[in-house]
Amino acid sequence: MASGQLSRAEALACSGCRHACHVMLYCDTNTLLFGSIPIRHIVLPLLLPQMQMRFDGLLGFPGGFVNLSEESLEAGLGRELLEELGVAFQILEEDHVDSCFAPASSPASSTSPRLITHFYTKKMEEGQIRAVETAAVTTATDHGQEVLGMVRVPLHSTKGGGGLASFLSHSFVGNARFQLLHTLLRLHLVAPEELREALARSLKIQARASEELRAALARVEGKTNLPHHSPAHTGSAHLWISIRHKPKGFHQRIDPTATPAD
Ligand SMILES: O=c1[nH]cnc2c1ncn2[C@@H]1O[C@H](COP(=O)(O)OP(=O)(O)O)[C@@H](O)[C@H]1O
Repeated sequence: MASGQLSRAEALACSGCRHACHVMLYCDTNTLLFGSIPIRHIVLPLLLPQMQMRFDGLLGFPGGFVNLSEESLEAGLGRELLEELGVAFQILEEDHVDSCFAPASSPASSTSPRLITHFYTKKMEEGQIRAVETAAVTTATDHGQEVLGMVRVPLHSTKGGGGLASFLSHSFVGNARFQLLHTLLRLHLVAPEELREALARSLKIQARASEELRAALARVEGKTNLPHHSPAHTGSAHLWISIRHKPKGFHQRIDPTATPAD
């Protein structure tokens, strides 16, 4: 068993531990991206694989803390999914994949008692996944608060090295990236060689992102020495960010105050 991993029985026997459950929803699809690239599987980690963008800016799967004195792992996960996705799910014990101690870097693991994360996967029909995506932005009580939006995990690779590699280079909560990688392999959604290549590209993407962040920081630090913008412009939002799936972005930055040097 990998380090930190526990059997379900061992995890449940840890009376002093906190427990959190998360699920990856996914389905097969015949849809083609731009009419040519096979999307193959839609994964909802919240996922999606579908995942979700959380309130803290990290990617994670839908789910949350479960109180074992009041509910089972699966009932607690179902309750969290209703809040986050706006859909009542019946999560079964057979959907359980693994349990493990949260890594020290997890938001909740620095505080005692220790946190155990339980991971589940659930295969659905494409129509059901689409209904979840709709409910997540219409009826889910957590939308716009704890959850900022559902995200489909791109499993394809584009010629420029984007797709899965770009997705994996984002920041994930706790061991969510490991859960995603492990599941992609276990369910044969991505071949090991493809995953190895995507991870190698992700490292290069991250190195480029570090350089861009350093340059952005230097620019912002330089600006803090300049006179302030006029009050009419402070606090207004000029930046739209879209997670792109097209070779050319279709959301434009529109800033009426921008000078060519901005
Ligand atoms: O997708 C995930 N995979 C693994 N661990 C996660 C994931 N999302 C959150 N966690 C961990 O579980 C803890 C509780 O999860 P979450 O923040 O979803 O709970 P909540 O919705 O009940 O507030 C988090 O503090 C984090 O350490």
